[in-house]
Amino acid sequence: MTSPAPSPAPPLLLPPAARIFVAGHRGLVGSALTRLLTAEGYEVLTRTRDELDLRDAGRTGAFLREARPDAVVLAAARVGGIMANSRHPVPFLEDNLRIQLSVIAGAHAADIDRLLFLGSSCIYPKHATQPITEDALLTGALEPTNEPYALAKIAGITQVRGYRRQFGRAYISAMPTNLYGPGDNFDPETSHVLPALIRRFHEARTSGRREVVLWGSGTPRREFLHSDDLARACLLLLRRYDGDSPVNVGCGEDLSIAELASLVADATGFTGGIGWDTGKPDGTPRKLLEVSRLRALGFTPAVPLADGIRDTYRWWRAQGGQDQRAPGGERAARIA
Ligand SMILES: NC(=O)C1=CN([C@@H]2O[C@H](COP(=O)(O)OP(=O)(O)OC[C@H]3O[C@@H](n4cnc5c(N)ncnc54)[C@H](OP(=O)(O)O)[C@@H]3O)[C@@H](O)[C@H]2O)C=CC1
Ligand SMILES: C[C@H]1O[C@H](OP(=O)(O)OP(=O)(O)OC[C@H]2O[C@@H](n3cnc4c(=O)[nH]c(N)nc43)[C@H](O)[C@@H]2O)[C@@H](O)[C@@H](O)C1=O
Repeated sequence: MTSPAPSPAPPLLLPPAARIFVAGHRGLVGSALTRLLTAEGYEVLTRTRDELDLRDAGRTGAFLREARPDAVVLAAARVGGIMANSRHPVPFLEDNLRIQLSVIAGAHAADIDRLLFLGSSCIYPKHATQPITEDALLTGALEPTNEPYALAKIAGITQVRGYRRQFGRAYISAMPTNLYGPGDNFDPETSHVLPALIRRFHEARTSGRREVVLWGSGTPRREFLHSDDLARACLLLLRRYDGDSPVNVGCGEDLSIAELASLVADATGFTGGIGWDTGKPDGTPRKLLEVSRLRALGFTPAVPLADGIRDTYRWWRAQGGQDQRAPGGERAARIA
């Protein structure tokens, strides 16, 4: 008796050796994606912000028409932690809307048929049922600290769906959980919690301080995914996914900020006490993503959190322990 032939692998939606424009290639996500795509044999096209401000729809459209990549990954955005979002609602709304309009509409006008848009888990309602499924979108009120950013991202999802429905474009959206890794923003005021804690604990240890004061109550729960895992998920989606719904990208596990603080303290060698400034916002109480859709495509995260924190800490120290992407605080100033 002959055994049944194995079912053929589904066709790839991204041709081998495709030319891919990674918008935001110097950022946390864009740099991880650029490393992976290059290693996988793709040709990666890039433009720095100084070469091409993506808020400029005319210049962005002209670039896309001339370069005509096979695919676009939109990893450029105004991104920041809870404090940057709360203090600067206007650029978090307007820059992101403008970048999305330029890049997504520009890709369609240039007849580019494949695009991946990156949203964020903060698009879901503040009190969504956990873990959060993709269909929780637009079912409740948003977390006020990041409502402008979340609304811009929701507009991006709607724009992507619009090009699918009206023009048949193979444009898709991914919703990553909180990310971290080499290339992150370590500015204490504008960064996300994980790089902020690395820096706070490192500086306390090296200056001999016995206490570090962190923001909020320490009780909110967050899920963290290493940027290299996110890059692998993005490539999988580009190769295999062509659906109308956004796809959640996470590791499926979360922890409290107080638990995260213990892990970061261990990784940095800080042995003092931790205080909590409850005058600072907690943000959303929990945002654990439901990731069965991504797992069904074959994704499993590879970087355990404790290893990823150590790896990120090592990277940051090797860079000199500052926010390296824009010496002199230029990058932090741009975020704020
Ligand atoms: N970090 C996180 O925890 C999460 C991120 N995401 C999403 O992932 C994507 C990437 O985020 P991340 O890598 O963390 O962000 P970063 O801030 O690390 O990188 C953003 C990139 O976008 C570029 N950029 C911003 N504005 C412009 C502009 N006007 N013109 C040209 N380039 C611009 C920046 O350029 P420059 O280097 O010059 O500043 C930078 O390279 C975003 O869409 C974000 O919403 C989603 C969930 C969580
Ligand atoms: C990715 C995601 O990122 C943001 O949402 P957030 O998850 O709330 O962001 P965060 O990483 O800044 O904080 C997580 C938690 O950690 C606590 N916390 C303690 N101490 C520090 C600290 O020193 N810095 C920071 N930033 N937070 C601290 C902080 O109070 C909060 O309870 C949005 O931009 C949103 O738009 C978005 O998409």
